[in-house]
Amino acid sequence: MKIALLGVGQAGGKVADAILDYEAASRVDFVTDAVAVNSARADLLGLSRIPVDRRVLIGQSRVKGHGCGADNELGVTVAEEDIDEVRGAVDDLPVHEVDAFLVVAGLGGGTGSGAAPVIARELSRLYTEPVYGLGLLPGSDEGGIYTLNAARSFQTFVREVDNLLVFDNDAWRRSGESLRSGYASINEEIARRLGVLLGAGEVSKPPVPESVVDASEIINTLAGGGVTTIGYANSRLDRPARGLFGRREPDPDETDVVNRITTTVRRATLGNLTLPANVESTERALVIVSGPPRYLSRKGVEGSQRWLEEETGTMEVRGGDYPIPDSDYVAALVVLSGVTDVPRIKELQQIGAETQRNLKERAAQRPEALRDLVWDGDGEIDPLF
Ligand SMILES: Nc1nc2c(ncn2[C@@H]2O[C@H](COP(=O)(O)OP(=O)(O)OP(=O)(O)O)[C@@H](O)[C@H]2O)c(=O)[nH]1
Repeated sequence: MKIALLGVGQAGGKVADAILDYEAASRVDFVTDAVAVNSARADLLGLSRIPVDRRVLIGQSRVKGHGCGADNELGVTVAEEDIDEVRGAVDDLPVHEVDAFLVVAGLGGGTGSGAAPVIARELSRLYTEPVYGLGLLPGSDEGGIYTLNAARSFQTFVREVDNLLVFDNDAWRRSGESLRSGYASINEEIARRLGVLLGAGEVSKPPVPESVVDASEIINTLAGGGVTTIGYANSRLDRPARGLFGRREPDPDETDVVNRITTTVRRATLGNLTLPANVESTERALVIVSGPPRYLSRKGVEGSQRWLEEETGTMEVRGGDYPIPDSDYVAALVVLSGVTDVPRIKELQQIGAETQRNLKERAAQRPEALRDLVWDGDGEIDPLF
């Protein structure tokens, strides 16, 4: 599936860069073009893969290139005011080659959190291709404002995109490690998962997949909107060293091949999801199994689809394979789309509402600050727009 990638804010730009790194290493083209949008000049300069002429600085007249300082209403304002600049960069993209847009942002800060939903709304207005979001949730130790930002942005972003893929930074922090020091490995993990998903149908050289995951399979899985979480697991193969003269790798036992696939799919589904969710609340699913062709099997993929149907309670489970001849792994990617039972989102909304209440109480002592607050008085969090 070919995408146009838009990284918004600092985290959005860095994750977009990581996806481009993955694409370059995998030698499969799935990003047609990439654009970075930010209100902080230094963050745009810090990017490595996104071409310089595709980096758009917004909000210069208001924040002078210094970012939105975790104020996501300001993020909305600067994106709305400078939407022509963003539109100009997207107009230059070969949109006729694109199957979908992907807008990536950290939802806890100011620029990405506020601007990403504005940009998604504009893309949906202008183009017929689906617009997907990839939202990164803040760590629980980043404070109430980040949580409130994320809760508000989440509500708006999910409404403005055709589907919101979510990655919870909090669930991915390694124990004893600060979130900040873990960003590089977290970004690689996000890139790997998206790379397998988007690259699977773009294999143009032999060996071609037995069962291709083309763009329409992905689009149909994500159709209907809501929130998507992605699972991934791999299993290392004990393959003989390559390059040994005249030695052909023996064919593996078929039962072992099928068992390895079904076990890996189970681990992908029940292990580390990008956003922990109750699997039974899934509406549609997609499973992709990658690895060297002789370790792939239609029977294995179909068996895994049946298992996923039982586990999720939905009959809409698609599947396919992604041959990677040089790989030393069999890997499984499981896309769970339309999940509704997500404890982290509930928690985000509760903490966000509490933070909003505290801000209101404090602002009541300083009436002039009230106008900056969105507060409907019933404890609910308002969307950003
Ligand atoms: N996964 C991941 N999350 C990040 C990264 N950098 C920042 N974040 C998260 O993103 C949120 C902050 O968003 P940023 O993208 O830094 O902020 P911004 O959108 O540029 O907004 P302002 O700086 O306020 O203008 C926090 O919750 C961080 O934990 C990163 O490289 N990877």
